[in-house]
Amino acid sequence: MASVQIEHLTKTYSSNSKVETLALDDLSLTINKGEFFALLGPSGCGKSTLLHIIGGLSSASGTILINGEPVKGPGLNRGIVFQEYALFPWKTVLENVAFGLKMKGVPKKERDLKAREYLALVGLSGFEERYPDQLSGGMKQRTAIARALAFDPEVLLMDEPFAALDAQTREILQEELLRIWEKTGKTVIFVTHSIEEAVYLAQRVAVITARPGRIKEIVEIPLPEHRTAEEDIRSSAVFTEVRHRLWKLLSEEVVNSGALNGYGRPQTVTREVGEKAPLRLAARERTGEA
Ligand SMILES: Nc1ncnc2c1ncn2[C@@H]1O[C@H](COP(=O)(O)OP(=O)(O)OP(=O)(O)O)[C@@H](O)[C@H]1O
Repeated sequence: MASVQIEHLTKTYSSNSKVETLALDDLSLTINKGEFFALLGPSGCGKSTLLHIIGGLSSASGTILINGEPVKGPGLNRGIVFQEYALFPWKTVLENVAFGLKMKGVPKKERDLKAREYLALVGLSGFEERYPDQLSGGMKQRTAIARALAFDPEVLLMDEPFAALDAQTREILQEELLRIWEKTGKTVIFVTHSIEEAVYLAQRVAVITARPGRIKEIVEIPLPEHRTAEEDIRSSAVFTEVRHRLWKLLSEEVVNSGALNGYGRPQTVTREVGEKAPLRLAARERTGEA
C-alpha cells in the first residue's frame, strides 16, 4: 500500500526574473507503507528540494499524496529531521521533544509522558533536563529524532541526518535508526550522499539524476530486513555487489553534474562523513573496495 505517492513533480527556483533553476523535472515515485526508502544523488540534484516539498516546506507543480491525502503545507503526518538538528536552544531536551505534542494540543502531563517514552526509545533517558548546548552531536540528533517521532507521524523525512557526525557515532545512530524503524513501523525517506549508508539502511534506493532531478533507477537492496553491526553485513558479497551497482549508476550522474556545473571534471561521491567537495570520485569508490 502506498504511503507517499509523488506524481509529476516539477520544481523551478527563480532567484530573480532572469535566472531560473529547474531543480526537479516531472518526477514520479511511490513509496510503500512502512518502507525504508533512500534518495541518493549527486550534489545539487534536488534531493533536499524533494524532501522539503514532501514535508510541505516548499511548493511545486504536481501532486504529493500521503496516505491518499494531498500535501498542502507542513502537517503532523510528517516528521522532519535535518542535518543541523534544528533544536530550540532555549528549551530543555524534554521540552524540545514535547513541542510537537503541545502544538497538537496534548495536555502537559500526557505530552511529558510521551516525550519521556520517545527519549527512552532513542537512548536519552536521564537527559530530559539538559539543554541542547550540553549535548554531543549524536545526542542532539537523537533528540531531533525523538521530537519528530513523538507526535506519531505517518512518515519520517530525514535529510542527511548523520552527515555532521563522526564516523563512529554515525554507525551507532544508523543501527539505532534501524531498531527504531523496526519497532515503530514508520515509513522513512532518507536523503544521503553515502552509498554505503543507503545500502545499509534502506530496502530500496532511488538514484536521482544530475539536475534537473529525475528518477534514474530504483534499486532493491537484497539484504535481510533485520540488519545489525554484529552480522557484519557491510562485508558480505551481496552488500559489495549492490554497492558497486549503485556506485556505477551514481558515478554517471556525478560526471554529468560536473559537466553541468562547469567544473569540467566529476564531483566527489562520498560514502562517509558528508563531504561535498566538487572533485573526483574517491579511490575506494572507483574500485568498490571496502
Ligand atoms: N532557494 C533556492 N533558490 C534557488 N536555487 C535553489 C534554492 N534551493 C536549491 N536551489 C538549487 O536547486 C538545485 C537542487 O538543490 P538541492 O539542495 O535540493 O540539491 P541536493 O541534491 O539536496 O544537494 P546537496 O546534496 O548538495 O545537499 C541546486 O542547483 C540548488 O542550487
